[in-house]
Amino acid sequence: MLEIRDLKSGYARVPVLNGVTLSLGQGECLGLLGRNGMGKTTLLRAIMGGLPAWSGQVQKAGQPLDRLPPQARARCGIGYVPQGKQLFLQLSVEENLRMGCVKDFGRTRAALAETRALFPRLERLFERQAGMLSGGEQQLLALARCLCGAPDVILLDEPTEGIQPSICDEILDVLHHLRRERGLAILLVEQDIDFLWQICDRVLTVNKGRIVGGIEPAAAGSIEQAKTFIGIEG
Ligand SMILES: Nc1ncnc2c1ncn2[C@@H]1O[C@H](COP(=O)(O)OP(=O)(O)OP(=O)(O)O)[C@@H](O)[C@H]1O
Repeated sequence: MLEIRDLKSGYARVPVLNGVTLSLGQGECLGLLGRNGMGKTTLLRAIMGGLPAWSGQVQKAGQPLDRLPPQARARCGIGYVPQGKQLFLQLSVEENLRMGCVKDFGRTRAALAETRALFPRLERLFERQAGMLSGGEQQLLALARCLCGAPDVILLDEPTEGIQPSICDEILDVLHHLRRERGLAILLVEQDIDFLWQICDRVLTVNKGRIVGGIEPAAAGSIEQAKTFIGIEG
């Protein structure tokens, strides 16, 4: 579904990604775990095309995306929910969702109906200005807006940051549902190990812009291994 080979990138002349290789299959959820500043957000930006790759390849279903700008990558079925959400805070919830349909406005009605079904908490907030939502509601909206583009791969950057457990559970429910029903593939950057362990098939460890290992959440002792890796006492 998504293949990244030896991807290198950075800011100005400072290297951040030092050759990342990974693959994500249909319906798979792959976690990326690492300490602050190790390049996880940079990797998602480079996959999405918001940051130019210096070398390496990004392919989706065998198609090279390297020369495509972010909007074209979105049209190829990649959705991105950046850290900080990047909502239009002056616009209503519904208007934000409509913006998420920009790839195909003909889908708007169906996408809004889907959002109502998947995110009951947002349904009663459709008329509200996005800037007036709580942080957790904004996170749900950011995810819902991304899904309005009908992606088959999504890149999620720290969806649980600063939000309450009940909303984390709602996000998990939606992600599980979409994997099961639509084969959605998910690349998830997250510091919350419990959250990662509830959804990921595999977790890759990231250090200094490289994938340095992998942890199987189903394996005995894996949580302790993860905590040791990011420097939390087990
Ligand atoms: N816009 C930018 N300009 C210059 N350097 C940047 C920029 N964004 C990030 N960096 C640097 O790139 C490195 C990797 O940052 P990145 O945000 O990818 O890390 P991260 O693993 O996602 O960390 P965090 O968990 O803190 O978000 C850091 O040293 C950071 O300071």
